[in-house]
Amino acid sequence: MNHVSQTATSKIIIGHAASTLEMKRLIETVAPSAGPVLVSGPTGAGKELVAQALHEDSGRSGELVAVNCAAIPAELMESELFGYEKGAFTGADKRRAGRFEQSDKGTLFLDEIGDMPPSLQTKLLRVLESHTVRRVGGSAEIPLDLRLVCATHKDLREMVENGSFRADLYYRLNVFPIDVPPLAERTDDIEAILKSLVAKHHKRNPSIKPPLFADSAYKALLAYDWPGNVRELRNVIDRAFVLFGGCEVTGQHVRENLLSLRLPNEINPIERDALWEATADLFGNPGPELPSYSSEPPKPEDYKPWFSHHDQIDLRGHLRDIEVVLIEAALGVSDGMVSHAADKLSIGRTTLIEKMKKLVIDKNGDGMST
Ligand SMILES: Nc1ncnc2c1ncn2[C@@H]1O[C@H](COP(=O)(O)OP(=O)(O)OP(=O)(O)O)[C@@H](O)[C@H]1O
Repeated sequence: MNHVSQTATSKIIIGHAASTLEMKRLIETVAPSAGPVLVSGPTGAGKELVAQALHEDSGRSGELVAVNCAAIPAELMESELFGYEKGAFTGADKRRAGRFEQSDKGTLFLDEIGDMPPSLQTKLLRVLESHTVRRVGGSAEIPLDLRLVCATHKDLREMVENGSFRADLYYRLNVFPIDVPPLAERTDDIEAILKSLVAKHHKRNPSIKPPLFADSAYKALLAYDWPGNVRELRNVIDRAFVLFGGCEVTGQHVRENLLSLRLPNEINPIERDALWEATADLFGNPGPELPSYSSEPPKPEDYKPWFSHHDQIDLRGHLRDIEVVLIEAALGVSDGMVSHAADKLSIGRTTLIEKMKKLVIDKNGDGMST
């Protein structure tokens, strides 16, 4: 039996494109080492999965602790990472271990490391050099045995050049660089990832029959450029369960119903990514700049270009898609509290519950996500 197929990496990361196999081999090779790993790649490509695979195959006995540096306000990040002693600041009514200490004997995953403020970059460097951590307000140097994995979708080398990321920290983190290629560069993975995501979705929601992707559907998926990478593919599958559960999905369905949530005029990819991000994450993360919300109704001019890209559009399907993503977004920013989400959508709570039942939406806003 091939030993590679038994690793956690081979189970966690689906796909057999040449670049994916190479990446998996690299993960398996560096996993047992204690050296820092820097995972780079575009948003949604699977960087967090790489961190998981590295941890699982490291043999380390501690936890995998994940911190998203972009999601924690700069002023809270130090106490979150380093912990604090009682009385260190107003509100510090008892001692608390930080994420560094929590990941002792395990792995600390610092996601979006490019968003770490400069003052903390210096402190992180000190931790890496001394293998110790000092809590905020404390004087003891607490010894640490952790494996650091950082991830970024930014070009850290460019940040070093323009002075926004410390060069010495960059070289310290970049001991084992791992690049996660965009999905569009490993289309050989699409079918396998799709099947795995469909199976996971079905396991979570056994009452909904899986959609059946025809050959023409696979062709349409292969032809697409996947700006949101695997996360976007996951959203397509979530939509397919809602719209085509138990039915055949054709290439036309893929193009017109599953991939058609685009900005009206096919414009610059940054704005298109922003739209996908806005509808994909559904956790209230503002992400890149979004088109501003206006209570003004949209104008026909905005949508005319759609008809130059598609012979027909599926009006009901689009309206349902928009309803699904807005409900999930409202639940996401309301921490799953249905009455708050209903207020945000200006509808009654019971109406929202009915819609959630009909559209199979979980109250955490992630019921249809992996
Ligand atoms: N090779 C893969 N096989 C199966 N699922 C995958 C694969 N790659 C990514 N996914 C799934 O795609 C989604 C996005 O992956 P992940 O969160 O790891 O991306 P990321 O690169 O860390 O994104 P971000 O830059 O936004 O943090 C997750 O649901 C993940 O489970």
